[in-house]
Amino acid sequence: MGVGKSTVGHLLAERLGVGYRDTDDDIIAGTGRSIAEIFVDEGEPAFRAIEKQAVRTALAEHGGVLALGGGAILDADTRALLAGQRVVYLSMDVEEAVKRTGLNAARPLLAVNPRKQWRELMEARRHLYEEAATAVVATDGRTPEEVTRSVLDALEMKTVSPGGHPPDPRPEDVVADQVTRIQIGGTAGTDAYEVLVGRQLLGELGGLIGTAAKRVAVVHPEALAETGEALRADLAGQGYEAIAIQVPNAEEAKTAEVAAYCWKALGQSGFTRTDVIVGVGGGASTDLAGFVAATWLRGVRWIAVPTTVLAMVDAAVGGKTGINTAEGKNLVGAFHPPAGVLCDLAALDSLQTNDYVSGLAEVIKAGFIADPVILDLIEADPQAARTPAGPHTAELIERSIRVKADVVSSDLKEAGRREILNYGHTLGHAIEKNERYKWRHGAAVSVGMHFAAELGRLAGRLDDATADRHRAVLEAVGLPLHYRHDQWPRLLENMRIDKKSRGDLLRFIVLDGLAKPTVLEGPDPAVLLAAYGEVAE
Ligand SMILES: NC(=O)c1ccc[n+]([C@@H]2O[C@H](COP(=O)([O-])OP(=O)(O)OC[C@H]3O[C@@H](n4cnc5c(N)ncnc54)[C@H](O)[C@@H]3O)[C@@H](O)[C@H]2O)c1
Ligand SMILES: O=C(O)C(=O)C[C@@H](O)[C@H](O)[C@H](O)COP(=O)(O)O
Repeated sequence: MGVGKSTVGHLLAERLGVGYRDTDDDIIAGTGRSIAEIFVDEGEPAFRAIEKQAVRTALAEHGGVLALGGGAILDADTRALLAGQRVVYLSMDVEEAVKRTGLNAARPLLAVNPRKQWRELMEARRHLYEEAATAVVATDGRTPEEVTRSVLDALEMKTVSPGGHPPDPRPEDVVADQVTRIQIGGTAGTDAYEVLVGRQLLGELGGLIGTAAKRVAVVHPEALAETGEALRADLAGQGYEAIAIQVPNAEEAKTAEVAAYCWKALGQSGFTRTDVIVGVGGGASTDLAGFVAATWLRGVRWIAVPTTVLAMVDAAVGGKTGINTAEGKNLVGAFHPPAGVLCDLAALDSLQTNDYVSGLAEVIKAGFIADPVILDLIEADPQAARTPAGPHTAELIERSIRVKADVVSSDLKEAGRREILNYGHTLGHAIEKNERYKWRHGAAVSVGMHFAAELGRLAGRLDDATADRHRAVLEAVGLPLHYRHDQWPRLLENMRIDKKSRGDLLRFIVLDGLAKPTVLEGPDPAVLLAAYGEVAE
């Protein structure tokens, strides 16, 4: 556990030109549950039985590198299955192991008192690992690259680029040169930072973290457990004391309880003011990670690694961080800009379509409030815009980031202009709260933009063509336009605590025309109701 087997396994597979597979991933895909859930719900013996079957299937189907869970070796049948295979035991010193895994709730066997538990586990398992292993390779204090080389040497295996020459560049390496850098801030006393958009950007992380940091905490959602672990292992290989803090997926991460869990992890690892948090994931994860960074020791540096469209174009950019409370969305938070943002477009490939499309709501928002070329690009082929493989993905993301960068650089703390970024959010947040945060943020904002367009039209501000364009473009990419007709009183109540409200005065962002956002203060309640009538279903 935590030895870096997935990082080393991937490297090994790459060097050998074969595939990589992990039985833990197979179990998660096959059961639809996390390993921790199976442990908690059914206990270890039931999990081992599932695991044994997964190992058997994988060995029958797969001819490359296979990673096994740390406890697989405990099962005699599984050990028998490994006989005749080339088995590598990646070993690790106990102190190092505790540093790497002790605070990670995803590892079900190490939830409490990790040092003691680790010793006990190792006492029970070490001889089994050694008996099964064709080669034993120590990992302590070594980079994944070094470990991989030792594994290849130990197994005397040839890599795909014999003769010591570096492998031919893969297509991704060539694309890696095409990195767009967008600067934010640097005005009105704020620090400047860059948003990088491209591929294979994680090599930039070490430079952003810098040499003053001793410890790094990688905050990641459950869905990105492997990515979080790979990052952590990579940073550990660079000499940082790196821990991974796994948090729940989506809005469940944006709670005071999860923030407190992160503070505890930082406290237990001795995290100081020079240390750095890396927030990896969608907007919920980066909002939480940024908030934890803003509040720990009254503010430590953080770096955002957004992995959804929405987080790349909006959440991870601009320094708004926060969590929800029972009373409403993002009600507790801080303005705390990151030291840098790395938007690796490759991350988008694993997103579910709904999550990808949800992010388009904020892209479309940027189009309506500031950059209509965004709308033209989407309207040209809305189906293509729904996938990361679309021809304009990078351009749509970059244009949206530039809109946000321009606004927040002039008004970090939302004294005025920044409010335009809230277009569609007043009703959107009210819907999210009404749905107990089970709706995707982008879906709620889509309904909210439809409402804002109708409000603008009914208030005599917005022309019919631009108002109608909202419905057309949002619908074309598959975003929702409507919400329950009987919920207006509750939504109105929810909107009263919106951050744009002043006393009892409701305030909305509407358009005076395409790319002409403005504030509508205290609209006539009858106009509000009529606008909702257009949205209600
Ligand atoms: N701070 C801001 O300025 C700002 C701006 C816009 C939105 N937000 C916030 O962002 C949040 C919404 O963000 P979101 O739409 O990214 O949703 P999300 O963070 O909830 O992510 C959606 C789901 O995708 C998973 N995921 C993330 N990356 C993945 C990947 N590459 N592959 C597979 N799964 C992945 C997540 O774990 C989650 O389950 C909301 O809380 C919203 O309030 C903040
Ligand atoms: O960055 C901003 O400012 C925004 O308003 C961007 C919004 O898209 C985002 O959802 C933000 O979190 C909403 O902020 P809030 O202050 O209304 O919570």
